[in-house]
Amino acid sequence: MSKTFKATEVAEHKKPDSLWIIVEGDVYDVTKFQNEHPGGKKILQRVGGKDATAQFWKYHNEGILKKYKAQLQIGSLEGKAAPPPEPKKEEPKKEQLALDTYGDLIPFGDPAWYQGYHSPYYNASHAALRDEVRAWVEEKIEPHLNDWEKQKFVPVEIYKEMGTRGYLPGLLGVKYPKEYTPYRIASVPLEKWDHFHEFILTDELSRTGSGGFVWNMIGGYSIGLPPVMKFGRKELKDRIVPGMITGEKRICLCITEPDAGSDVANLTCEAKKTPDGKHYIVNGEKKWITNGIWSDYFTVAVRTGGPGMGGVSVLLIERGPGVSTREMDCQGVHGSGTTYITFEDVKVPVENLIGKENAGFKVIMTNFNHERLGIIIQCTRFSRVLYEESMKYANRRRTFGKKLIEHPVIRMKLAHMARQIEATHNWLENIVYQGSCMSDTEAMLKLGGAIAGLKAQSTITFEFCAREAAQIFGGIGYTKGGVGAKVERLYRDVRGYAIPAGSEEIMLDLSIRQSLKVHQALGMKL
Ligand code: HEM
Repeated sequence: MSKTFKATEVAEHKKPDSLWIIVEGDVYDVTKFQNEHPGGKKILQRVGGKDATAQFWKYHNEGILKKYKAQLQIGSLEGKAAPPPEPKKEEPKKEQLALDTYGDLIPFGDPAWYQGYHSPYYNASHAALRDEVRAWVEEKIEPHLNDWEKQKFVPVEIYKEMGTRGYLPGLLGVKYPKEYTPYRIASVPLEKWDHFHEFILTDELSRTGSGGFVWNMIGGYSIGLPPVMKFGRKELKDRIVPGMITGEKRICLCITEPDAGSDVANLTCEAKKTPDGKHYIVNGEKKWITNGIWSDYFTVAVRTGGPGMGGVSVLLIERGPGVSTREMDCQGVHGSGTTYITFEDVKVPVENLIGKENAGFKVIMTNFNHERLGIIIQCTRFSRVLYEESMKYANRRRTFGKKLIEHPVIRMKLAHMARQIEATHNWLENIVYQGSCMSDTEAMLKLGGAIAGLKAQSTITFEFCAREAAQIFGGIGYTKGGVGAKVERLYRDVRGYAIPAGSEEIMLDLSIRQSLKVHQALGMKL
């Protein structure tokens, strides 16, 4: 925006028939917009011709300014400080990177390594990916989230961009499968791709503070495709993986049934082999399946044998005759496409078996660790978003003649949020590091208990932060849209995280049972 105005020039446009305002040194012509302004036209007229920056931030978040800038900004105020030139960046050495600062620098508002603290885990390629994803999210996604939440949808072009930006292949908990996609991630050489890149990608997507958005992007894909990648036949992978990895086709994971959730061993969806041994005939129902409604492929846990886990297999089912999907209306994670699915006499070639027949347990359990880690990353960032929003609001809002942050009771809430977020994040980094040093099987056995405990820790922290943020925001956090939009939305998303992939109760119990088994094998002395 090249046009510049003097403050005195802007001041002349203070009447309804020509109404300009200044926000952050930029000049906006709100003459036409005043009639559609959700806050009313009079409130805009009262600040006509003036600097309304302080009033603006009282009622809006950054997304709103970004969304309307192109439409309403007509120039900038003369003498508006130009943004400081980007500091000349030398290729950072690993030790230097820890001292670089990034983001808004609200204490605990980002992971410690963003804020000038040392870390053994990250290098320059991690920082580059963080910058790339954050810029994309802030520009293309943040401004539209409230609308998408309302419409319970995310445009399919955004998902496709996850493919063309090369992000989808990096979300599978495996080495970057470059053979299946022509697209590349701009900021990271693929041979350097590791578990921490996947962590950062999920973490930065979660900064949207929208479970619905994150699950739309990765909720089906990052749990439905890994079993195929790890245990599927090569011919099957060569046929179906390229379409999914580029974002053209979609997949979901179907474990839960109307009558079997955390109790996976009792699932009843059955797959019977045809007498010629060439197909399975699948009959059964699956419920609460993320992304099911628009999926082309379904990674399905089915009963091929007797009762219990020993009779369970995993099949890749393709959308076709006998597969029906119906979208469910749930409390939160809007836009994630939670679905009820029926399989009625669906004919599936035996080549679509994932892993061995009746050995689905290993496939499902290996996958659970990856799924739970994804949930932990999301919940930890959501908790940070709630904390960050609360900290910003507490420094703006005044009650009883003081800013909220000046009330000890508010600082206490923020402190309890921060200590839980940091504890969860540090444990998470340790587990991701362990996973990057172990084989899949070793990680499944050794880390399963800790990951289960950490999943519970992350959802309990998320629930705590959602409650405390809602209390700090008061009525504004109870209202959709506006300054409290993220708080209101995340509050409704909490159960969508605390229940699936193993409820808190099951997770806590498993964390001890599984860890005892592992430590017995390690030589534990009781
Ligand atoms: C570039 C200028 C502005 C734009 C594009 C704009 C846009 C909006 C939008 C989109 C909303 C609805 C928020 C939501 O539901 O998420 C809103 C609400 C509101 N705006 Fe503005 N606004 C502008 C300037 C201002 C100014 C200068 C003031 C105050 C002097 C103001 C006061 C309000 C109020 C009081 C609300 C209602 C907040 C609530 O529901 O709690 N707006 N505005």
